[in-house]
Order: sequence, then C-alpha cells, then structure tokens
Amino acid sequence: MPSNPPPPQTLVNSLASLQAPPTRRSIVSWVDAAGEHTVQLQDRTLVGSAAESAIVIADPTVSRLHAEFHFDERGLWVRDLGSRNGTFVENVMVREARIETGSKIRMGGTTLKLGSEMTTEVGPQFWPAHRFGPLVGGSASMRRLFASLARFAATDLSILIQGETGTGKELIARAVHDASPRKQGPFVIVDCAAVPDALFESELFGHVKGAFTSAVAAREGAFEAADGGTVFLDEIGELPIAMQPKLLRVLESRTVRPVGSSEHRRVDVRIVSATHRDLRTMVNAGAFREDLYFRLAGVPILVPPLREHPEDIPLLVETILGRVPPPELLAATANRPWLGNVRELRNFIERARAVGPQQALQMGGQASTPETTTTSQTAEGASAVTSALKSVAFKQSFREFRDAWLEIGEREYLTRLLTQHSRNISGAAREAGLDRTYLHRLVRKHLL
Ligand SMILES: Nc1ncnc2c1ncn2[C@@H]1O[C@H](COP(=O)(O)OP(=O)(O)OP(=O)(O)O)[C@@H](O)[C@H]1O
Repeated sequence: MPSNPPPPQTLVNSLASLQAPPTRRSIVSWVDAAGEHTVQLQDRTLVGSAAESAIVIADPTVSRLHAEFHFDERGLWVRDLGSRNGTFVENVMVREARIETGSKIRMGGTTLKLGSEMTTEVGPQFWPAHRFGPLVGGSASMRRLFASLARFAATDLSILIQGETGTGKELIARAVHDASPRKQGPFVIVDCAAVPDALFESELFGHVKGAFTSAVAAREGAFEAADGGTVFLDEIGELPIAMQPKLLRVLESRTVRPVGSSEHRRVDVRIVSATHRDLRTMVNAGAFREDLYFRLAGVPILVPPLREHPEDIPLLVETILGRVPPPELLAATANRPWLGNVRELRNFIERARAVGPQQALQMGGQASTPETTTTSQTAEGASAVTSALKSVAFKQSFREFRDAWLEIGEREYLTRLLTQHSRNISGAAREAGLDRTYLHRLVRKHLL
C-alpha cells in the first residue's frame, strides 16, 4: 500500500482511469407508487414488481417478472415474459418489439419512457445481490450504491458519504473498509460532533506527555491508531473551521504531528467521512474549506432516504427481525415517512417486538424535532409506556423482551431529561451522570 501522499493530480488521474470515455446509454423513466425513477439499461434488464428485478416497479398491476429489455445488433428490444396484464408499445400489445428513444412502453398500469443520456460509467451498474456486507437492499438505488461501493472500496480514494440521519452512513463506511485491501487493518471512528473543540487536534493527531495541563500521559491520535487501516470521520460537517487547515495538511502530507511534539510521523490511512449536511452549500457559505472538501470527496456517495426506496422495507424488517415478518408488522411499516430512516425503522421493530405492532404505532416512532418535543408529549409518552406494559405480548425470548423495554425506557428518560434542560446537552449530561459524548450518541440514536 503506498504510504506517500498521492498528489492531487494523481488522485484525479486515478479517478479518471476508472472512467470510460463518455458514451450514449439508453435509460428508462417512470413514475410509480414509490416515486419517480430513471434507470440506465444494461445488456439485459429484467422488469417486474419483484424486488429481485433489475427494474422494480411498485405497481400491483405489473407482474413480478413482467418483461425484459435487451440489446442485440439490431437495437433495443422489449419482450413480454407472459405477464398478467401485458406489455404495450404505443398502445399496441406486443410479445416482442423493437423500441427507440422516445418510445412509450406500458406495463400493467405503468408507462415507461425510453430516453438516452451521455455517461462515463463503467462496470456493473447494479450489484447482483441484495446484500453488501452488513448492508441490505434490493432496490435499484441501493444496488447501484452497492456497485459503486464495491468498485471504490478496492481503491485508496477518499470517500464522502452524504445522507440523512439513520440512512446507514456508518454501516457503509464499515462495509467499505471490510471490502478494501485494508480490511485486516484497524477501522477507527471519530465522531466530529462529539469532540470538544479544544480536544480535536489531540483526538485526531495525539499528544505528548505534558502538552497541556490534563495531558498526564502521551496519547496516540486516531490517525496513528488507524495506521494501515481506515479513519472514519463521522459528522465531518461539524469539524471546527480552525481544525480544517490542520486536517488538510495531514491529508496532503500523510504525516501527523502530535500536540506538543516537533516530530512528524508518517501514517498510512484511508479516509472515509460522512455527513448529513451538504458540504457544497457549506463551502459556498464559507463554513467549510473548498480544498478540504475536494480532498475528502474523492468519491462522493449519496445515500437515499428510506422514503425513496420503500420497496426495501420488507427486506430490512426481515433482516432486523431475523425471520420472516408477520403480515401485520409489514402492514404497520408501510406508508410511513420514516424521517429517521433505517434507524427509526429498527427502533420501531424493536418496540413492536415488545408490545406488538399496533401498540408500537401508538407509541409513536416518528422523529420529533427539538421544537416539537413538548412536556405534554412527554406525558403522552409516559402514559403510552404504561398502557403498552399492560398489553405486552410475551411472545419473544426474555432477552428480546428486556432489550426492547430498555430501549423504550431509555428513550422516555432522555426525552424528559432534555425537556428539563431545554436541550442543553452539557447540563443534561451533568444531571444524568453521563459523559457528554455518550449522551450525544444516545440522543442521536433515539432521534430526539
Ligand atoms: N442498508 C441497511 N441495511 C441494514 N441495516 C441498515 C442499513 N442502513 C442502516 N441500517 C441500520 O440502521 C441503523 C442506523 O445506521 P447508521 O448508524 O449507519 O446510520 P447513519 O446514517 O450513520 O446515522 P447518523 O447520521 O445519525 O449517524 C443501524 O442500526 C444500521 O445497522
């Protein structure tokens, strides 16, 4: 593994070498119950309502394996696979037909429009499986994401993961590390939202004994601890502006200088960072350095919110539950906004395990914003807990029951604590006897 810093031009070149010259590709666009979609066609592209299809159409009038697009030397074809409601090209029912840019293809009640676009993408556009390491997802957007992760994990390029809270950014960072040649090396997480400004430099680069008053012993920073592996900079948008040039210098020189030391130490790390913010708008607002942004975003990855790929919910529920979910649980997860994304879905499933889907729904799993968390809601939460306890379905193991109730109790405690302290984390942590960093994590975990 190269330990010397790749100069920016090399970074650009190595990215360019992964890209093919622009070519024209066929795309189809459609609107269904899950929203608007555009997908690039491969040599053979299966279309249906089954989650395993390359193009998944959320429409019950579309058969699970409805039709196939395929190319041959004469052009692009659509072939009906014996679907229930048929495939139509310009309103004529077809078994197989050649189609061209602009053609309208109707499958059941959904119309797909054929278009084209210039692209430089190479490699498999869709990951062939519904899993990538610990991540699950069979939707087109997740399988496209998995294909990018697989492709870039093998490189040493810096990856910037952007997505709403609970979309799986940390899990993605781990999956990238595990799929990379550095997988035997360490994976070190720095939660930039939880590090006090004064300790940032020491947290990242370490310090020598006596570097500052509380430095009673030398301490290794995250970069040295991750030597040979990956540093995951979570919530990178919270990195104080004063730290940004220091981080940039380390990324450029691939050396760190612990606080209080004059010695520069060489480190060999891969950087993966994540944020729920749009760093580009922060750059425009002067809150984030443009040069650092480009250093971090060698490969920008956008993780879709759960509401944009609701077809993945059943698979996620099954994975979280560890077995085929009962129909009433699946029904309870449908048509909800899931503002807290997969984390909120996980919390909901854990509550539903303890009290059943209906009670879990009544207890409210939706993310509440600071502005909307009121004392009356807290009281409602408390009575919901009390009534939920009365109707516990003692179906699961003791361990599952206990864990689910701990979650409920934890959330209730934190809600009251934060309300009492007007969301002042330091004050709340003091009263609760918790470390501020830990409280911060709990608050994020429960979407409070
Ligand atoms: N695609 C997925 N497959 C399986 N589990 C997932 C997936 N995405 C997220 N999760 C689960 O959802 C929860 C939240 O994921 P994670 O902590 O990675 O989100 P995040 O985007 O980093 O959140 P935050 O921005 O709040 O830190 C975790 O329990 C994680 O295991």
